[in-house]
Amino acid sequence: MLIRCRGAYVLNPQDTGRVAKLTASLFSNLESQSSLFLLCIHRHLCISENTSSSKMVSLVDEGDKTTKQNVVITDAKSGINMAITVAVTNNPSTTALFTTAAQKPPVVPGGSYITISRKKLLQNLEINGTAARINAWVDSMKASSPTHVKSTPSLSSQDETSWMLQHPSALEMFEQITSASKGKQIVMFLDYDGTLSPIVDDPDRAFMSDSMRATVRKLARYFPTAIVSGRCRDKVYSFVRLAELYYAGSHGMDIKGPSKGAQYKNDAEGVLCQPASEFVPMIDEVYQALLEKTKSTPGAKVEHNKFCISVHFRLVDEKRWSELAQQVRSVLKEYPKLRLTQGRKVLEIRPTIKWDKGKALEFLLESLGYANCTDVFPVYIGDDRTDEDAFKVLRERGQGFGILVSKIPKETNASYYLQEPSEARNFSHTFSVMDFLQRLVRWKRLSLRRQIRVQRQLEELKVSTIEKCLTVE
Ligand SMILES: O=P(O)(O)OC[C@H]1O[C@H](O[C@H]2O[C@H](CO)[C@@H](O)[C@H](O)[C@H]2O)[C@H](O)[C@@H](O)[C@@H]1O
Repeated sequence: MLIRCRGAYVLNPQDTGRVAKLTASLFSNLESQSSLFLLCIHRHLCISENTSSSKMVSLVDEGDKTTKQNVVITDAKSGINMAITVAVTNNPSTTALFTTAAQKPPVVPGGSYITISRKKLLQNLEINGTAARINAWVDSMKASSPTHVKSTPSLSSQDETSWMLQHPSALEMFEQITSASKGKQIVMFLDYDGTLSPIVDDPDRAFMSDSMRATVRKLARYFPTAIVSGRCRDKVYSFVRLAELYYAGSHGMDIKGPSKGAQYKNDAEGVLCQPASEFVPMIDEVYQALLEKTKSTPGAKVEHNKFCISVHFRLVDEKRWSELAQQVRSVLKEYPKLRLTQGRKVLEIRPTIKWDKGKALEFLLESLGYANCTDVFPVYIGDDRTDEDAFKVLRERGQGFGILVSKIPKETNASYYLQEPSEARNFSHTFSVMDFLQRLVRWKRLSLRRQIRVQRQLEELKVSTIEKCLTVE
């Protein structure tokens, strides 16, 4: 098995002995500053702050006896994983710990290698905890949401092919997908920003196109459909404007059922789940504090999402991102019951409760009566880090699948990919969410028609058989 390095450390989970040596040599250089990271090997092993390199070797060796699972490096205090790329390679000819080959490790999400940018790791370890954490957030945000697709390090065509083999286009695999759903009820879960609407600079103007709305309306005629968003539920409803859907706002912390057909007389009645209600006063307070604190940073925007808050970086000069992240941190350090996650040029502040889009998906399936059913086929489409919680739930349940919306290969728990919400304006061929949803609607309509035709034929056959019998009598 291969461990190699070219600007990156590659930790090979199959070979923890080597990992021990690699991490020990890394940390021996940086021992005094290694207060930021926890190295965990499949939960069996924790190397915490100030662990000496020799102790690490014995701990990792010990870990080797108990497990041969993934190696993850985490910023334990912020809870945000470092920008990591996951690579799969099995080249038996390359056995050196560090090679100088001008080859980048292939970026293959969902694979079994984790690479940590050496520069990034050193940068983050070289400074004290607080600044390190801020840098980690900023780096992680940049890595997960590149400004321009072209600005991301381009993958070799071999690497891209490898990623696509693991995560084929949902449109190209359409027939396989529908045949897997045979005899099961498809339930649709759709993220909003970057999935149904294109990413734009101003979050208040992230409108959904009329054709996308019409498509989602048709979709909901055939399948129970939910919108699952980081936004405040009312805000996402004001964009989508379809009363027949389920809405899970604030990253799933505010769930409401369909209101069409006067099913619910008033707003409160339709609410199905609000597990973070007790945090509302705290969120209001933090929102005010963040508004005040960030007003000196041009372009910064703070969005109140009822049970959580978003701090937007998109219109802030990248040189000032650390400053803005520092402002967020300085407010947040007074609130240990709140945590930070990050999305596309956004830091999201939310309660520490164990609730996310994955839990919302499970809650909705239960509400729909599919808690322990094997005949349900949930499909979740999303573009952001927070959608990974839902993709993971589907993988763990072994039901349905996740579709990642992304133009570039990314680490993901989704099974398939689509490129963007709608067809690109230049009419270049893309795999869009809208195409996929429209195809699903057409397929369902055709199969229902076929079913009706067969039923009619059977009924006609029954009638003519009865008539024949009557004639004979
Ligand atoms: O779960 P989602 O529906 O995807 O919500 C995640 C965040 O989406 C919004 O921000 C993102 O879209 C904006 C509009 O295109 C864009 O300007 C921003 O940079 C993106 O991060 C929303 O404004 C946030 O509150 C959500 O947390």
